[in-house]
Amino acid sequence: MSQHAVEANFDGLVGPTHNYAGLSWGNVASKSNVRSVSNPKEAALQGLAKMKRLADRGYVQGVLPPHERPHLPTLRALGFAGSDGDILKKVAAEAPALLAAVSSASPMWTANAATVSPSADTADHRVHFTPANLSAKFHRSIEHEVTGRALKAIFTDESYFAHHPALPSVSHFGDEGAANHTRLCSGYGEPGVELFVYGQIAFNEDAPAPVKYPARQTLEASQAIARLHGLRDRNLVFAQQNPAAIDAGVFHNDVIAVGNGNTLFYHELAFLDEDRVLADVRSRLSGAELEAVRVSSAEVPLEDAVASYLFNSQLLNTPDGMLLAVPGECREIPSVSRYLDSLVASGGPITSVEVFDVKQSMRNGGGPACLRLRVVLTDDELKAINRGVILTDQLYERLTTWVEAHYRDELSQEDLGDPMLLEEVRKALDELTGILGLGSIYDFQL
Ligand SMILES: NCCC[C@H](NC(=O)CCC(=O)O)C(=O)O
Repeated sequence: MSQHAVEANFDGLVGPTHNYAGLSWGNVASKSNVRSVSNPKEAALQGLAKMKRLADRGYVQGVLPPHERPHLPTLRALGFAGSDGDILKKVAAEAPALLAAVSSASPMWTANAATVSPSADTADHRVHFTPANLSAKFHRSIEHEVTGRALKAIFTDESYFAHHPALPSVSHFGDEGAANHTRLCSGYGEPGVELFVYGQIAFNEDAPAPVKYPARQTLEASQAIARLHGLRDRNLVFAQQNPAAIDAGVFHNDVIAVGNGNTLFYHELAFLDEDRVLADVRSRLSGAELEAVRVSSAEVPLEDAVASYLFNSQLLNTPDGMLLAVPGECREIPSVSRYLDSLVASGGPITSVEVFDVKQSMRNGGGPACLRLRVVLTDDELKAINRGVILTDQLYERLTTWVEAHYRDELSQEDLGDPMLLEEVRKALDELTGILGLGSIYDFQL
């Protein structure tokens, strides 16, 4: 028995320490903007403006909070001791790379926060959440604990929501969350096909794998999540990402493909075995025909797809088709801009394109799709969540005022050891959990 359901988007609010530290080998933008001066205030306001525009269009829009950074508990676990001020001074002098890693505002990219399976797909008919261990990058591997707390503070009712801990934090179970997970369905409330895309098989050294950049997601991790979430074979497809795409800078599948409803929008170099992926999805999708919108290299070369983040767009239902919410960079690259015009004119499922400016995040390799976690919720489930995080006009105003009050408009690597910054962050976050009605989720609050 299916129920009416909607897709809610939970965007990561950009944290006050947003900076460019070049932490992500394999992510071209992160490496090429290393040590530029960031503007955390602008970054947060750009994110909020995106959320507001989508909320104004009637989409259910939620907010996930930033994390405490620099993360002193991690530094203490690594042997730094003394007062917070002593530790910051010492780590800034002795291990600036470590300071940068524990200062990243990377939790903003909530497509990596967790994998979420809607209740229509799971064996116990609850919505299942598994925070991603993000074990491929140290600065991201410290996210999952607080992410889990935030998700539990929002999706509280255990009769509707099931929360799993992150998978073991080792490369064999490297998991990057929803960025490597797309759900196709005839309607959000109907059982869907969950497409898990992995970069590498950990326990088979002979299997194809990228040679230059790391594969961050393993098949074994994807399979473990499918088991934990109680997904059955008829809801499930595992597909290997094309290793050549990873080596060209496609560090997550959501840099080269996005799905919504019955539509999969992807580049021809996205998958290792494109025909099998499409056949597997087609044979499992019920109640609708798969619409495969395939972009060829002749139309958009792979490097233009990576530079523009064409596929890191949000694909959203509209009353008369689907909207592709693209980053501004897509209109700056001629092949991509031309392609977008032809896409809308083609009479296919994607009927409109809108541009969103998220440049501050883009310079670290995060487009519109990286900034949101999709959670399909039935009407009853939506009623059961902690409503304090749903973006209304009032919440938008409050958060904008909060950002204006607490965020700096310039941050360089040298600023990360400033003890004032830590104080500003904690003050801001303490106020934020009050605004969002989350209770205590940060280590400094516990
Ligand atoms: N889904 C988009 C994730 C982008 C993220 N970038 C970063 O962490 C870069 C941070 C820095 O370099 O300062 C990553 O690669 O995981």
